[in-house]
Amino acid sequence: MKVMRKLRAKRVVIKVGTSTLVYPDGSINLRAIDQLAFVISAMRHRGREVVLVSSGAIGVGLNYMGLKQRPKAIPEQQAIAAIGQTELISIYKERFAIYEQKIGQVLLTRDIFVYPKSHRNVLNTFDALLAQNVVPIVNENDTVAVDELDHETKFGDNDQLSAIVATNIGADLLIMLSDIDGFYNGNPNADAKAQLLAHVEQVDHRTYELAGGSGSRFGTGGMVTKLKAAERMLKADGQMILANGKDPAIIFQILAGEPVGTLFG
Ligand SMILES: Nc1ncnc2c1ncn2[C@@H]1O[C@H](COP(=O)(O)OP(=O)(O)O)[C@@H](O)[C@H]1O
Ligand SMILES: N[C@@H](CCC(=O)OP(=O)(O)O)C(=O)O
Repeated sequence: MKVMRKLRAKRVVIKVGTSTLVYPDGSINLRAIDQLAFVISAMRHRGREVVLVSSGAIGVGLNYMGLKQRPKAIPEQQAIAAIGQTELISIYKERFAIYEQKIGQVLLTRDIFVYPKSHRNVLNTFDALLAQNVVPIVNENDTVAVDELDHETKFGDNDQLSAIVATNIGADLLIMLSDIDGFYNGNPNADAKAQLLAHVEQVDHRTYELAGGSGSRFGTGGMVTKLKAAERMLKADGQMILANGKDPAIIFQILAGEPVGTLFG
């Protein structure tokens, strides 16, 4: 028998990774973007407040510039992100418009939340956008965010940014969509016997021992950054669900309480 989950989900943050938005061959997954626009618009119509944290600036920028490889130099990556972000947001704008849903672009760096004045400004902006039924679409401001150490292989970290946003705006639930069905008790890339965990009540050093890096060409954080996001949500009394974003309509199942993906909390 299926055990349905009880979730609080009045204010929800949804995070989508590059692997949900860009196919392995580098082309853009317009179907996924359209589905996201549909699901989020439907959620808004049912009175939920939704913030979308979307990666994909670099992935979309590479496709736009006809590049197969991510450049190694940081400024070149930043340039690709700047190019890709405009393209990404215009695709979102077009798709959301089909469902008569307005969007607003919010580019953030994590340190903004450390300074009381900028922190307050950011929260005011979210409040004003949500009060006007606009869906904020957040990405890291890749032009200024260069605090990650390993830029050859990764750039920014929207997993943690999504949890920082969620906890600061008092979201009940963070839905993290990735290219995997949930959190396994081992890295499924390395261990064929690894099993999906339906429920993780707390995140500690033993949980981190089960997490590995990214398995895809475009993904960056792997499971460690997702666990850090979950830990942050749990500390703030929120919940996080990690699920497969290949069909974003899975969000309807999640909100209905169906036991899909991994529930943290
Ligand atoms: N314990 C684990 N459970 C699930 N996936 C894991 C685990 N350890 C490592 N991974 C890898 O993390 C990947 C998801 O992270 P990532 O590629 O950064 O995705 P995204 O682009 O969605 O942020 C999975 O596809 C999988 O290869
Ligand atoms: N800010 C960058 C990517 C950051 C990121 O966290 O990527 P991902 O691991 O695909 O969620 C971009 O939009 O390309």
